[in-house]
Amino acid sequence: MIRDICKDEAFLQIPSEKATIEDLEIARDIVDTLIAHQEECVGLAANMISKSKNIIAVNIHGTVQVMLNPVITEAKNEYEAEEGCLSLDGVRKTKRFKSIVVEYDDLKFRKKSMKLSGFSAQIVQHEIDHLKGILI
Ligand SMILES: CSCC[C@H](NC=O)C(=O)O
Repeated sequence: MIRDICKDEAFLQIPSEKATIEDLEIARDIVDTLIAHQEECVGLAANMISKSKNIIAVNIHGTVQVMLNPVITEAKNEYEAEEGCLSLDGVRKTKRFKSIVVEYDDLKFRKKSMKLSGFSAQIVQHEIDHLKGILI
């Protein structure tokens, strides 16, 4: 079960670092884990699988997207969401933004920017919070 792989590191803040070749192996682990648990999991942050790196993988409309060093640079239309977390029991209320722009490095270390809204934006906000040691 996915909850069994969520370690205590999910509660720790990860320092920001430049993306390196070793990040690619960690990204592979995160993607493999996400795909293996895709029935119960729509996103993972590196610290959830004990890797102290600023990396997330999110399932966006059925496609797994890896983001190295993701940063939200725009956020609009705050609302109260209800969401669950693999590291916690139950569902909780939390503030999210309906629409965001996230900047990140891709797997070829190219700077990317992606505009997201709705559930995809919610997942990215949730995973970036994990990297900051914030749980809903
Ligand atoms: C709505 S965001 C929920 C994200 C959660 N993954 C854990 O970080 C999951 O249920 O996959």
